[in-house]
Amino acid sequence: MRVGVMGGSFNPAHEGHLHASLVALRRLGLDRVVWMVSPQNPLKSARGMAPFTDRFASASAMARHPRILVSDYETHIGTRYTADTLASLTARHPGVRFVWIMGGDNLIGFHRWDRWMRIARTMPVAVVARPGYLHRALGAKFAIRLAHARVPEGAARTLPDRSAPAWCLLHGRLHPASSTEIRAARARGLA
Ligand SMILES: Nc1ncnc2c1ncn2[C@@H]1O[C@H](COP(=O)(O)OP(=O)(O)OP(=O)(O)O)[C@@H](O)[C@H]1O
Ligand SMILES: O=C(O)c1ccc[n+]([C@@H]2O[C@H](COP(=O)([O-])O)[C@@H](O)[C@H]2O)c1
Repeated sequence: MRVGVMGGSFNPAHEGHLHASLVALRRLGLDRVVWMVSPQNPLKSARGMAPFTDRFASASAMARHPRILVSDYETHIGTRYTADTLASLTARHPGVRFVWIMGGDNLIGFHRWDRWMRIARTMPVAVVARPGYLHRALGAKFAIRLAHARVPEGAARTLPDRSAPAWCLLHGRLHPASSTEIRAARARGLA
């Protein structure tokens, strides 16, 4: 079983999340993608963060695909830190080939995440390109420190079978949706 895990605030969920998951499902040959709704991103302000239940409901409504599941695992195990989550997941499911999925924007600040090198050593990472972030993503500390572990895009399908650290940048069609823009449009009364 090959499972992609995409953590997110989903404040709210949007078509960009669906796009990133479908790219990962197809390009990595995954069986499932799990949307892991974060109780609170440790690096984001709690101000303006909708309640967990609202964000979970938003993700559930958007995840309209038979291979995409929405999970409250982090609330369940009581952590906000991806390093804890991934350690717990791999310990509980030794037979599953996990991949961490994130957008290119998150690659840029990844070295500020708690125990980021440990995360990179826990499971392969798939980075889905996002409009406006490609250049900076390639200059990210993660990309430089782990340049030796980058898997060519043509071999993306092998990523789930590789030992970490291993990561791959998935280009292709980009999706412009963002939660920030949706919140801003709502504040202006447009959505
Ligand atoms: N349009 C998109 N293309 C590719 N990846 C995306 C896209 N939108 C979100 N993601 C990725 O999905 C994950 C969860 O994103 P998140 O819920 O924070 O949405 P967001 O639109 O980035 O929110 P915000 O604007 O509030 O920061 C992150 O890894 C993010 O990079
Ligand atoms: O563990 C950390 O230090 C950490 C720091 C920043 C972000 N994350 C995780 O990254 C995922 C994407 O976050 P977000 O807010 O960009 O959707 C989500 O699962 C967060 O919990 C995790």
